[in-house]
Amino acid sequence: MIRKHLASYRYAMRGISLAFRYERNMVFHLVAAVAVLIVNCLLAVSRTEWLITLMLIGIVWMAEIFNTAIEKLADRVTENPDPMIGQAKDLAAGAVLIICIAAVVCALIIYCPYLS
Ligand SMILES: Nc1ncnc2c1ncn2[C@@H]1O[C@H](COP(=O)(O)OP(=O)(O)OP(=O)(O)O)[C@@H](O)[C@H]1O
Repeated sequence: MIRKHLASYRYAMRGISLAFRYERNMVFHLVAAVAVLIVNCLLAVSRTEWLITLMLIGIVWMAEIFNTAIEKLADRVTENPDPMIGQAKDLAAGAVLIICIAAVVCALIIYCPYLS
């Protein structure tokens, strides 16, 4: 029982490393996340602002990993041009874009008052 539970953590960690291998945007998200952590420290943002930025980092990474999973599944269905596969991939990419835009807007709202 516990061994199975621990194995599922191992599989999940493998999923994260696969995302870094297959999805070049993951490196960008990693750099952005580190930059956010550094800026948070430099500006000494509040506890609530830390919570918001950490949650947004998690949601962006989650969306990107789901996007990569959908791309993998779609490529397994067919790598030939197919309108439904194209739409599925575009939808998944759209989900990532939405949360990235939201994260940038939240970052501006949080950081601008410290800089003005
Ligand atoms: N089999 C297909 N049939 C039709 N359109 C496709 C197909 N595969 C990819 N596309 C189109 O090309 C776009 C890019 O697909 P691709 O699999 O190369 O993702 P990507 O460039 O790696 O995306 P990301 O940057 O999110 O990783 C898709 O969003 C889709 O519009």
